[in-house]
Amino acid sequence: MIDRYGRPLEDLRVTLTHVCNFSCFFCHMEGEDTESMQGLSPHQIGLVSRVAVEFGVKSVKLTGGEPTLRRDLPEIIREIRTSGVRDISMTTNGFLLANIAGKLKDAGLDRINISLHALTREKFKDVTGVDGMDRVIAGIREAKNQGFKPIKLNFVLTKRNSEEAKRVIEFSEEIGIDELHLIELHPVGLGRSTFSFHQGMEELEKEIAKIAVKSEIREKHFRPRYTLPSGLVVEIVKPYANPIFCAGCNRVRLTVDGKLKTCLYRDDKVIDVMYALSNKDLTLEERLELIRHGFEAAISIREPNFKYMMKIEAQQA
Ligand SMILES: Nc1nc2c(ncn2[C@@H]2O[C@H](COP(=O)(O)OP(=O)(O)OP(=O)(O)O)[C@@H](O)[C@H]2O)c(=O)[nH]1
Ligand code: SF4
Ligand code: SF4
Repeated sequence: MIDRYGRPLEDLRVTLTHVCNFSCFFCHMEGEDTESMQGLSPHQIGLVSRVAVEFGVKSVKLTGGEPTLRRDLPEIIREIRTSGVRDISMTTNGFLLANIAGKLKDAGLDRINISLHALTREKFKDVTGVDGMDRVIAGIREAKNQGFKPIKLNFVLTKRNSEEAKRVIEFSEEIGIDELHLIELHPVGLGRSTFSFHQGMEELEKEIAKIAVKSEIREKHFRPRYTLPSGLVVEIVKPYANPIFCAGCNRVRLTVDGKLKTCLYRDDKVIDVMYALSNKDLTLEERLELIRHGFEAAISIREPNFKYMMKIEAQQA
């Protein structure tokens, strides 16, 4: 279903928990209020996915906090699978992945995005607060062994880790990663107070474009993508103050406390469906009908957050 700006709804981004075993200095916390930590049950998530599919959603992205901290993650994936979603993916810090990648594959997870913001131990710890680089690398390797495809790595570029970007590109090429996303820092969540570490992507993108054998624009968010001679695809993710990115936005978020949040940046563009998910007196059909109303309302209030070009200025921390 299309919103007032002609943007289809195709993707549901589900926050499974606000808890995380890392403490990255820029964490945007999916733009949510972190007071509510307890996530929705697999059944509740399955109900929302079922209705989402009716409205045109084809893919579900599982996020957090850290989604692998949910013990019932395989059950959540199975519930979503039965709702008819075609593509189920998860964004993770990778710390626990080596132990559970196989179980997630068996449950029906299609693909994984793993964050890797540094490839020197000290810098990794500086960014994430955890001395966990080796475990994350083991997680990436295990995801590959289990046959997840594509495997994407996420690298958030900041003034604190910019010298790590080339290492992460080389590493991705060496171990045969499909895609590397270079992401800019957002002034959302912790990123608001650490936005002084914002680093422009222009220089790096120019260097990448120079050696690329192919360049294209992805439909989702109109993100630029470059194929390097090694076959690695590097995608540039610059959502802040970028009306082109917002024009290609095809998603709604489901928050930990049962709200349909129509934009990462907006707390005023939210529809609460918790009543439909939690009231025990409702029949299944009544629940589904209320969630349908929720989606209709969410689509009617969806709008691009950035509509005009803005100059990015790093704020003082
Ligand atoms: N503002 C904004 N930023 C986004 C959005 N989607 C992704 N991002 C940024 O990109 C980061 C990484 O996104 P991922 O969770 O890996 O997923 P993705 O890149 O959207 O999805 P796929 O490439 O389809 O797997 C997020 O943490 C955000 O910083 C969006 O809709 N709006
Ligand atoms: S950015 Fe991701 S890994 Fe880092 S603290 Fe936030 S949720 Fe955890
Ligand atoms: S409207 Fe723009 S800022 Fe909001 S979620 Fe979509 S892409 Fe992100």
